[in-house]
Amino acid sequence: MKGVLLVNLGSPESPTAKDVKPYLDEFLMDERVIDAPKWLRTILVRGIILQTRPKKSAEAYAKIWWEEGSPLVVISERFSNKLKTQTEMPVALGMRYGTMSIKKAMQELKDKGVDDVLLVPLYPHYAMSSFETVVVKVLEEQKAGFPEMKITTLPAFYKHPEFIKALSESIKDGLEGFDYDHILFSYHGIPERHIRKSDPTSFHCKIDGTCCNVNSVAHNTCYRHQVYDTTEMVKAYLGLKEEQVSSSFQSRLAGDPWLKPYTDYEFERLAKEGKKKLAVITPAFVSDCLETLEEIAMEGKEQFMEAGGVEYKHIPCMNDNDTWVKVMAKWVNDWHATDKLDVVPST
Ligand SMILES: C=CC1=C(C)c2cc3[nH]c(cc4nc(cc5[nH]c(cc1n2)c(C)c5CCC(=O)O)C(CCC(=O)O)=C4C)c(C)c3C=C
Ligand SMILES: [Fe+2]
Ligand SMILES: [Fe+2]
Repeated sequence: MKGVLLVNLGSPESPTAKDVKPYLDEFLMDERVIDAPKWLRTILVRGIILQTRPKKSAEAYAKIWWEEGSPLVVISERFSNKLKTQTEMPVALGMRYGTMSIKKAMQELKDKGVDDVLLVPLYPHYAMSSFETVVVKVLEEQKAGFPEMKITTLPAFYKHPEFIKALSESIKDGLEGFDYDHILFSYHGIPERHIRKSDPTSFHCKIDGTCCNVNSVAHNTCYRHQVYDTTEMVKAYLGLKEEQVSSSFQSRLAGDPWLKPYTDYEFERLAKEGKKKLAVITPAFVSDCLETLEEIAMEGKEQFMEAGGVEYKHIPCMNDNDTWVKVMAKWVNDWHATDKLDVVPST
C-alpha cells in the first residue's frame, strides 16, 4: 500500500537551554550540516558552540514559542492533518532532528500496511544540509528497520509552476495594504564550501551573487542556483520590476564565508539607498519557524529601522494555507494514481 512521509527539520522539546542543547547537538553533529571530519566537528560543536549557543538559542525560541509548542512543529502538524483530509493514503510526519523522529513516522506508516512510500522533504530547494540529509536518514532507517519499504522522493520543487503560483499568491495576500518600496527574498544561507561540494569538478557559481549556468551539471544540487530561480519565477508571476526585488541569505554561523549577500547587511544597504518601506519574504521555508519569526520578523525589523527604515513587514510562509495544501495533495495523489511525479525534476 502507498503512503506519504512528510519530513521537516524539527525543533527542541521546549525553549529551554536544557532541551535546546541535545537538539543542537544532534543537528550540528550531522556531517551534512557541519561537514568537518568527526574529530574536528566534535571540538567545534561540543567544545565550542554548545558551550554558549543553547542559552542564546533558548532565549530566541522563548520569544516565538506558542502555547501548543514550536511553531515549526505545530504548523507542520496542521499541514499534515489537512493533507490527510485530501488523500486516501496514510500520511505520517517526522522530523530530521528531535524527538518526533523519522523512525517513528516510518513505523506509523508500516503499522498501517504501507510498503511504498513517497518521501516529501518539506524544503523547496536542495541543499546538502537540508534536503539531502533527510533523504540519507530515511534510507538509513529503511535499511535498518524497514527493508520491505520502497522509497520514492519528491524532487525539490523550487521552480514547479504550482509551487510558484501558490507562493506568489500567498505573497500577494501578505502584501495587501502594504505600500512597499522593495521586496527582499531572504533565503537560509549555507557555507560557500557546500556549493563547491555540490559542483566538485568546476565551480560555476559566482561569488558575486550571479548564478551558475542553467545548463551546468551542478544545476541539480546548486542551492544558490535554485533560490535565484525561485526569485526570478515569483518576480515574473507577480510582474515585479527588477529594481523592486533582491535576494539575500540569512542565519549564518560564524566562521567560514557563507552565501552572500547577507540579509542583515542588506537591511542596512536598502535603508541607506532610500528603500524605506520593506517587505521581506522567506521562500526557503514552507513553515514559519525560529529563523522567520525571530530572526526576520523581530531582529530584522529592528535592524532595518535602526538603519533608517520606516516601515517593515515580514510576509508569512505558506504554512497550512489551503492553496498550498491543495498543491501538495495534487502531487501526492498523482503519484498514488500513476506512480509518476508531476513535478518538474530539478535538471
Ligand atoms: C531551509 C533549509 C535550511 C538549510 C539549508 C539550513 C542550513 C543550516 N542551518 C544551520 C544551523 C542552524 N539552523 C537552525 C535553525 C533552522 N534551520 C532551518 C532550515 C535550514 N537550515 C530551520 C527551518 C530552522 C528553524 C528550526 C526551528 O525549530 O524553528 C539552527 C537552530 C537555531 C539556532 O541556534 O540558531 C541552527 C544552529 C547550519 C549550520 C546550516 C548549514 C550548514
Ligand atoms: Fe538552519
Ligand atoms: Fe549555481
